[in-house]
Amino acid sequence: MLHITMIGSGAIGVGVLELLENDPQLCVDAVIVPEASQELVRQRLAGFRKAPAVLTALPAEARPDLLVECAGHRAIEQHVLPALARGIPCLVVSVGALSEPGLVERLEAAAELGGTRIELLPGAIGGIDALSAAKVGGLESVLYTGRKPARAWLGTPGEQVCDLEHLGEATVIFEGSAREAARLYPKNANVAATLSLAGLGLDRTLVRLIADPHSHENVHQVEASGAFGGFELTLRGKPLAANPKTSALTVYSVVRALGNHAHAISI
Ligand SMILES: NC(=O)C1=CN([C@@H]2O[C@H](COP(=O)(O)OP(=O)(O)OC[C@H]3O[C@@H](n4cnc5c(N)ncnc54)[C@H](OP(=O)(O)O)[C@@H]3O)[C@@H](O)[C@H]2O)C=CC1
Ligand SMILES: O=C([O-])CC(=O)C(=O)O
Repeated sequence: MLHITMIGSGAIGVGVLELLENDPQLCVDAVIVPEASQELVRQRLAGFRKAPAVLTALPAEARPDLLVECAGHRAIEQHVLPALARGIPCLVVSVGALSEPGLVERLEAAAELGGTRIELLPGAIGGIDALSAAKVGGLESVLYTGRKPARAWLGTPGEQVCDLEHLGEATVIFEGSAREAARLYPKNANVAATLSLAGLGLDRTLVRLIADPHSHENVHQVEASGAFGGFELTLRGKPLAANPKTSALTVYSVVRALGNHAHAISI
């Protein structure tokens, strides 16, 4: 049985807990959330058969087998860095945070200090294995196109490009490097950052973001070419009801990764 501590208990966290309820090999003993939402989360999780403890930080004596982050960018600084330095293996879903200059190096240093590893999860996107393998032979180009329902871009600089509430047709709201996409659209930067880290890096990975009033899905497209040949991927992700900015595949990606740590065969 693997003992897991989870950071965050929002759309992804609760989705993961629901799927792990009856898993005999994986047990989430505790969730870490901000103090202000501790009581609400306790109530939210009270109905679970294996309700985890709700904490605001990892206790000094705690030694979970795995720490899985499903929270947000600040949680990496607050909880993941210190846990790595203490030797606790970490799985991270807020990969967009790693576009902040210097954070990758700090995570590497903390993991080396603790003699452990950090695993970046594919989340809402697929094909990361192929892209990262293709990089070994040499990549020439990677273009990522992210298409979401127009309203999913409310609260982003997309609001200055077009009237998202009354959009008649699909509109490109951003074109540029993954680095610039992460700066301007930090809450939608996970897929672009993951593709960049696996492939050509933040400056050479090209990103196009589209607001589509006719779409009810988060559509991720990747076109890559290099010495290996080429691939085109279209992933039509169903949004989570609890947070339409997040694709359901992200929850399954976390469950898959945790299962791979517990089961005899990993795939
Ligand atoms: N890699 C990928 O493909 C994807 C990654 N993501 C990323 O996953 C993360 C979670 O997404 P989602 O579940 O939809 O988000 P939600 O907003 O639904 O949930 C986030 C949860 O994390 C908690 N939280 C926020 N900051 C901290 C912190 N510093 N320490 C502890 N807990 C914290 C929140 O608490 P409170 O309510 O109090 O703020 C809440 O419980 C986001 O960073 C998102 O960008 C999302 C989709 C795809
Ligand atoms: O589709 C998703 O779940 C999230 C997404 O686009 C991103 O964060 O890059």
